[in-house]
Amino acid sequence: MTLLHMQDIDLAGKSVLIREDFNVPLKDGAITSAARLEAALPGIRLALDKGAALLLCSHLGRPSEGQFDEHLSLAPVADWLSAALKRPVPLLRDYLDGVTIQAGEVALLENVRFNIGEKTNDDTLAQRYASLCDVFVMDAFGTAHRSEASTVGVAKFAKVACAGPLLAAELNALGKALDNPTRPLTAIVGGSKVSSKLAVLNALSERCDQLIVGGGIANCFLASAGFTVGQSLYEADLIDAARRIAVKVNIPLPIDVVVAKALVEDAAPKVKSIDKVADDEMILDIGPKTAVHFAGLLKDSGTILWNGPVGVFEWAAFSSGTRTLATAIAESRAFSIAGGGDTLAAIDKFGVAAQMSYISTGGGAFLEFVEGKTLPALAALMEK
Ligand SMILES: Nc1ncnc2c1ncn2[C@@H]1O[C@H](COP(=O)(O)OP(=O)(O)O)[C@@H](O)[C@H]1O
Ligand SMILES: O=C(OP(=O)(O)O)[C@H](O)COP(=O)(O)O
Repeated sequence: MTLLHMQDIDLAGKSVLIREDFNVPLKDGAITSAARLEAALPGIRLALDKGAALLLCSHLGRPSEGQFDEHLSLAPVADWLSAALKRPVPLLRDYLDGVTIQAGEVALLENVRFNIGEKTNDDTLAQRYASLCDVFVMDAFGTAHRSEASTVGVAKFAKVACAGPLLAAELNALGKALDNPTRPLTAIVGGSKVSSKLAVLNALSERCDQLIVGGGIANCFLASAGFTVGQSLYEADLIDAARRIAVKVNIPLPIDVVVAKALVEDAAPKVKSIDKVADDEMILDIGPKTAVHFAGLLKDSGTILWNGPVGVFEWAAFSSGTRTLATAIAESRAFSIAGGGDTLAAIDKFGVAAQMSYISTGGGAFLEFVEGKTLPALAALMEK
């Protein structure tokens, strides 16, 4: 089955809906990393150059279903796009009953996860998205692992559904990079999306030589090894799964951690040996000894795959672990692939983008790609 590409389709005068991944990190309403927006621009410009009447859509964060939440509005993204494209990009809040737009114009649909049925890939909602366009373009590589109405369902009902240039480029680049990687292959998986990431570690553990864990993922492995993790982010029902993965691959656990008593920016940080974490404390970063040890493992790696910060890198007191690892990757001779919404923000923050061999817009999607599964959004395009 072949994949239809947007580049190969005549879009002149057609209404085109592109599913983007505009799920960018925000602080006080401001975008802190525009990497995903920059990556989407070539596809948007191409569609406009081809004469499309263009609608863009995306999710942002994880709002409660069916509820508008102004903190998760795509308004900052519409402003960013207007400036980047040097033309107005209105944000449309009511669009499910139809939108009037002319060739050469572009508009952004408000956060698709405000719609009931988006997360559950509801057919009726997917049909309404499909009826907004002549051509549906999937260009959200970072969300291609989610089966939702705007990623999978819409492709089923759209008259024409195809892959956008970012999706195609990511699949191509990651496929080449992961074909016969230089060993040892080290994966670093951190961050807060514990359940969806832990599910892919099983397969990842079969492909890599060692697995460095941080964030909520590390806490699951620490708990499964019998350490107290107190109030730390982790999922108790995944401890058995973590135990099963730990026997398959070398997972060096943190020997020290930075803890605090609350998840707030000005919480007092304390470095503790891993066996000294108290019931009322939460682990918010790897400790300095662990960071040095992990950095050494990275320097000796042939290939590094990185998704997920190993601590709450947004806050100075808990950013050292992620900074040390980002610097070690940058200084290593390994072929390095890094991806994920917040990982991109960390890469920007620590100024190491130029030293990464390949930066992907996907985090969970990139891990699932490494796992070897066909991503659901891609499967939907191939079934057309
Ligand atoms: N120990 C920790 N406890 C709580 N949150 C953490 C911890 N370590 C990292 N995080 C948070 O994880 C978030 C990123 O997670 P995730 O979305 O899974 O990564 P990515 O977007 O790169 O795939 C960051 O906002 C970071 O603050
Ligand atoms: O940011 C994303 O994934 P990532 O954090 O794995 O990079 C995607 O936009 C998917 O978001 P979701 O994990 O809320 O479905």
